[in-house]
Amino acid sequence: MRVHIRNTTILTMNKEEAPFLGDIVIHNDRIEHIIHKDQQTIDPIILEQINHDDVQVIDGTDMVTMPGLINAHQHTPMNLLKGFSDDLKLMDWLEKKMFPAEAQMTPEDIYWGSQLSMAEMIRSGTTTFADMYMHMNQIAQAVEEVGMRASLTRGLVFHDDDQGARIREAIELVEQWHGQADGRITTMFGPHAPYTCPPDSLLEVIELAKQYQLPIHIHLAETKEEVITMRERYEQTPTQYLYELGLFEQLHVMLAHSVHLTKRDIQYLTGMRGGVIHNPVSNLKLGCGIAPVTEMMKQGITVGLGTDGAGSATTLDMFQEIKAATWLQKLDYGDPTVLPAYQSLQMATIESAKLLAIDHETGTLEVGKKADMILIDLLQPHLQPVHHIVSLLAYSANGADVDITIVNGQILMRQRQLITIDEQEVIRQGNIRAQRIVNGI
Ligand SMILES: CSC[C@H]1O[C@@H](n2cnc3c(O)ncnc32)[C@H](O)[C@@H]1O
Ligand SMILES: [Zn+2]
Repeated sequence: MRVHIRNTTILTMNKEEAPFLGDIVIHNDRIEHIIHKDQQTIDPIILEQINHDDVQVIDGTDMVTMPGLINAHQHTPMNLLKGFSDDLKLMDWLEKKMFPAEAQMTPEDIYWGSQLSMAEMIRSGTTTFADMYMHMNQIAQAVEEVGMRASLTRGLVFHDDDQGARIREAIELVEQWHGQADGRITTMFGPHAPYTCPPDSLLEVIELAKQYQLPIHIHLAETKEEVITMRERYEQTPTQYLYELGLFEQLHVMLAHSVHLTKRDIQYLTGMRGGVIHNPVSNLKLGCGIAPVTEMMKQGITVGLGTDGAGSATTLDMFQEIKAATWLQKLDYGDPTVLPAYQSLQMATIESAKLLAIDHETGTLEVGKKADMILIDLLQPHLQPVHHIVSLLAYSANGADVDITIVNGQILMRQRQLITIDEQEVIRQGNIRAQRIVNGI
C-alpha cells in the first residue's frame, strides 16, 4: 500500500535543511521517496509506483508536512482528572487529590482515559508519546488499537509494602509488550521520583534496566520542596542522589522536569545517555520555576519536550509547549536570541526521539524512516502571510491547525476526522468515568 502526498511544503527537520516544495511517497510503514519539486526529471521507477491504482493520493497544497510531534512525558489517563483540582502546590495536588482519585480508577477507566488522551494528541499533531502510569496492559491495548507510537512505563511509587508486586507488573509490561503492535510499542522502567523511591528500590530498578537493556524514565527536581525533602532525608540534591546510586553510569535515562539543578547537578548530567524532558506549561501552572534548558544544552545534554499529564498541563497541545519552551528561555535570559524557533521545533521532534531511543526510526522525515508525519493547513488568517515557515510553526501555529496525522504509514486523522478512534464514544465513556472517580473521593 502506498500513500502519495503531492505538492506540499516539506520541513524534514533533518540537519537544518530549509523547507522546500515537493512530494512524499510512503510505502507501507516507511518513507519511500522524498521528491524535490525542482528536480527536473522523476525516476521512471518512482513514476510507475506512484501512478499505480492502489496509491492513496493526498493533495498537500498550502500545507506543511513535518515530522509528527513527540510528547516525551505523559500520564495519559490523567485526561479524566483534568480541571478537577487546580491551583494547588504540587505535593498537595498529588497527595490530596491525584493519588486518592487514581486509587478509584479501574482498568477500564485507564483504557478509556488513555483513548481520550490519544484523541487529543492525534488532533494536535502528536504521533508518539512516553507514558508512565498503572494498569499498563490497558494503555498498551489502546495504543495497539489506535495506531500511535508509544514508550510505556509502569510508574513505581514505593509508599506501601507492595514493592514486589509493582516491580512484577513493570517486568510483565516489558516482557509482554516491548516491540509489539508492529514495533510501535517500546517499554522502559519507571521509578516515579527520588522522593517516592528509597535507595534499595532504585538499586533494584537499575539492575532490572541493565538486565533488560532498557531505559529508565523518572521525574526529577520539579520543585524547591523536593530539593528540601531530599536534603533533609539524604543530605543530597535530588540529582546527586540519583548520581550517587549510579543511575547515570551506563543507562539511558529520561529525566522529566529537572527544574532545580545546581551547576554541580548539571555537571553530573553532562555526558549521560538519554537526557532531560522539559515540561514548561506544567512548570508554569504549578509555579515550579524555569528549567535551565539553555545551560543544559550548552553542556551537550539532550533536551526534549513533553506536556506531563493533562491534570497539570491542562492541554496536550505540543505547539503550546514549543512556544512556552522558547519564550521562557528568552524571558529568563532577557534575550530574544536565546532558543530560536528551529531549535524549539527540534526539541519536540528529533530531540524527543533521541530521549525515547527511537531516533533511528522517527523524529525527522528521511527516506527509510518510519512514516510518522503531520500536515498543517497554512491557509488560515493566523498563518498568513508565509514569510518564514519555521517561525510560523513555532510561534503562531497551534494543535487545531493539524489537518492530517500519519503514524507508521497509517492515516489516523484526515480533514480533522479521527479514523481509528470512535470519538463520540470515547467522550461519552470519559465523562461517565471521570464523574464516578471524583464522586468516589
Ligand atoms: C505511579 S504512575 C505516575 C504518577 O505520577 C503522578 N504525577 C502526575 N504529574 C506529576 C508531576 O508533575 N510530578 C510528579 N508526579 C506526577 C501521577 O499522578 C501518577 O500517580
Ligand atoms: Zn509527570
